[in-house]
Amino acid sequence: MSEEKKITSSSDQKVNPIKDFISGGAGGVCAVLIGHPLDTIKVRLQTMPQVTAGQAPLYAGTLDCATKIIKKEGPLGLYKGMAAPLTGVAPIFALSFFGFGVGKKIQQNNENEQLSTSQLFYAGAFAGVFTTVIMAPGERIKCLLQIQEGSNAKYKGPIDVVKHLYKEGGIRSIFKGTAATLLRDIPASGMYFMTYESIKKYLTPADSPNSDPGIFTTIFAGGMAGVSNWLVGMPPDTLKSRLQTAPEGTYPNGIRDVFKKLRKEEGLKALYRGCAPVMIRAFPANGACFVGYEFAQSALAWAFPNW
Ligand SMILES: CC(=O)O[C@H](CC(=O)[O-])C[N+](C)(C)C
Repeated sequence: MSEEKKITSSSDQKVNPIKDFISGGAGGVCAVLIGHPLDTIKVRLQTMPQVTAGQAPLYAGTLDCATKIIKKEGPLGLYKGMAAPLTGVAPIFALSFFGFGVGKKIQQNNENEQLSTSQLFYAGAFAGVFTTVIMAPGERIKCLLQIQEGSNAKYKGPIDVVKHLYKEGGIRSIFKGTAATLLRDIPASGMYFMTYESIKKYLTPADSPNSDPGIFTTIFAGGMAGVSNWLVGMPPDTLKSRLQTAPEGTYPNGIRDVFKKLRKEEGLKALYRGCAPVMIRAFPANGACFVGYEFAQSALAWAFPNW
């Protein structure tokens, strides 16, 4: 590979966690704009009230849930709770890509060393730990806002949620679901970055100008990264959403109690409830994320060629 290729291709250029931080933030904004409506449907399906035999569930599936939300709350109902992810997701993605950069750097023996597939997984898993401190409270606020309906709304917005939670149970209540978030994000984030880097490398022809993967490869590799993230992340995510939206005291032993109750009352397949909107969102949202990320990387390489 030529020296020029090493400098200009985002996967081959030297690892720079600060550039990753900025580009990851840009990617996060793109992901929220494209993916939030489907995230709302996912949380509604995951947390809808249980039904007894013979009773119809509140939502029959993804399409039914989307139709009912639009009918009852208008199209903006799908964008409910977006202020929190928009202000939260950009820093989370920024931190996540930064953590991935650091995770790669600490495994390299020299700055030009290419990492193996499993090393890319470890770097991604490391990024999963990095983001938890803002991911866990961010998810708690987002889920509580997403499950409220129309006139029964308990919270006015993200700040109001934080105030309520703090009053109810202090900092501990705001951080409820941290272990569940780690259980989700360590393997999911490992899969995410490993999948993106592997597919991108595989599909980028060696003779492509500047080793540029091209927009279609970026969308496909990013989309598949999102899908693999959720294939492993979905079961702990369901437990997390239930724990974080349950009234105080419902699950005294945390995620273990949520799991026991779910297995007993609904069976293990309930762990994948809400899977369709997650997967439908994951592909376009993460495809958009990596387009934003790669665009920002190229812009930074152009603006600061020696950085
Ligand atoms: C939970 C989450 O934000 O996952 C990201 C993928 C997605 O669909 O939003 C992955 N990552 C946190 C690694 C950026």
